[in-house]
Amino acid sequence: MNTVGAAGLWEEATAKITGFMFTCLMFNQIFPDFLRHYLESLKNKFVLYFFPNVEITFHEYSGSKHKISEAYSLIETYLSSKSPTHSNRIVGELVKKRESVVLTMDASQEIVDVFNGVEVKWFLKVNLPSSTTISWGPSCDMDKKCYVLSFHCKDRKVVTRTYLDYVMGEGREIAVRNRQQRIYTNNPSDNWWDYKKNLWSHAVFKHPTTFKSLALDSKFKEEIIDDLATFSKGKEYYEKAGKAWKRGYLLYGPPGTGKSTMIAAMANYLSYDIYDLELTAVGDNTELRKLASVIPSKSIVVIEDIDCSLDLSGKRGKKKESGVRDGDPIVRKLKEEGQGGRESKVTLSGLLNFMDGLWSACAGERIIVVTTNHVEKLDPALIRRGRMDKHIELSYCGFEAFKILAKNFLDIDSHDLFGTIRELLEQSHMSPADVAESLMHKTLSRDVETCLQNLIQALKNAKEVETLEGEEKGCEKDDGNREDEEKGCEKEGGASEDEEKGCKKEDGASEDEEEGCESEDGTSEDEEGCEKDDESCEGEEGSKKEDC
Ligand SMILES: Nc1ncnc2c1ncn2[C@@H]1O[C@H](COP(=O)(O)OP(=O)(O)OP(=O)(O)O)[C@@H](O)[C@H]1O
Ligand SMILES: [Mg+2]
Repeated sequence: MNTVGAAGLWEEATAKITGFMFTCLMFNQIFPDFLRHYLESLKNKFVLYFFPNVEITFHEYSGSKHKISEAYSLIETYLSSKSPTHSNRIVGELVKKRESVVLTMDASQEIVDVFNGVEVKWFLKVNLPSSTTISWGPSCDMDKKCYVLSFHCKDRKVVTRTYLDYVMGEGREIAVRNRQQRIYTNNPSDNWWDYKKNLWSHAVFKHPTTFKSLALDSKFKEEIIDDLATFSKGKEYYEKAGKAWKRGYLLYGPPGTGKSTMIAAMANYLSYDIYDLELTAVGDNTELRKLASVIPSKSIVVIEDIDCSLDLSGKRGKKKESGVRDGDPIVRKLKEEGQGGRESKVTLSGLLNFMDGLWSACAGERIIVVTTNHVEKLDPALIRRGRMDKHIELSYCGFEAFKILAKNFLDIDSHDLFGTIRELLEQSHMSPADVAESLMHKTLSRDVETCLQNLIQALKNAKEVETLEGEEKGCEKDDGNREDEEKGCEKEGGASEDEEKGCKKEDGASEDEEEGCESEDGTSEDEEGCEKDDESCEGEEGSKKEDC
């Protein structure tokens, strides 16, 4: 009986399965494709009607098991800016640069975000081993973490086409802002193998200077800030114009006028890293190219005191016998002591390519800043627009710059002595560095009056020295005064050798040419009495060397 019953059940089941398969076959054959698709979409609509939410999952690890997915970390960074106000479980994290705690969502918590009127929900899912988990939230296949983005199906277009791009972009911006800034310097290539191919070594960059504390004329400051902002937001513009996304700044002026300080302010304003290129440590042009190729975007490449680094005033590709200027007393001393190290074979042409050649465009959003005390010594090719797009002259302290320093150091906006200081500043030349030094509190009593009196005294001294110097030369300080030039006077900040020789400092001085004076290079030949240096006369067209 039992055997008969079991056989009957088996037969019945077989008949049902066969019937179902037959129906499916008939369905596929009878209903044409378009009808089947229609029914399929009807089914989807039916499902969406009752379950209208769409979910997108971003796994922590996708592809490589060792590298966190970029999308995941950008979402994480983006969500760190959205405080999970309604959550009862929040994770606190110390962000180094901000030195404050940032609150983010904990596992299984939700953050609601609104974008252009569209509401979306973010959910952090952490998968525990499946045996111990009862999951009521959205599912996440991997045994790691994932973010699940949930939104209404009607907003699919907005979310997938605009919102996700926005999240990634914001994530990047926040990451840059939160990142600890670094300052890099190039390792001598002898050590490259030792540094495991680390061409650059770095330290944390923490400089307090901002454009606010920089003592500069406010209009001038605004202009520079504007220029930097336009550059940093100019990705599309540069692409459209077919130009590599980089910009060169030439900062020039007497010592202590704030060139290095401005670089710090620029880096802080843009949150870029600084790559301080020490040219004398670079062996040759190939090494220079290698160094250029690894500098990432969002960086400021700095070449300080470029006129002192190498002999870059000569003809492209040609150098004087020594790669390093003999006029540099430190280099000369090192050479004497046999510590001058290997000679750099970097040429002007190599440097021009570093700044402006194809290798310079390896990564976009790059700024190059060159500083010098003697702009007139540089080869015109080095500072032409396109290479050095913006030339910024930093000069002696004016009254407006003084007021900023007074605010920085003494926290005052006005004082009875300001009038006297204004007059003295107009009559003498003092760098902001010297003014700052006079204004600094030297005692714990922090007496404002004493500091201002210190400055007044320093300004009087400077004025006196300048007057004495003027009298000694028997000439007036007035710029461009031909009589003075003939008497052998030079404009302020000039080389003393030239003064002694009676050589005129600026371009195209025909008298000098006749006298055989060479351009003020600070080289020993100059000192020996206006010897004409043939090689230096081979300079590029328009180069000062041609004027000798
Ligand atoms: N414009 C400025 N605003 C605020 N501080 C300044 C300014 N210029 C100079 N200083 C102060 O003077 C000091 C020297 O300035 P900085 O090193 O920037 O001068 P520099 O132009 O780079 O000089 P050098 O040509 O000798 O390299 C800095 O510590 C800074 O505090
Ligand atoms: Mg400097």
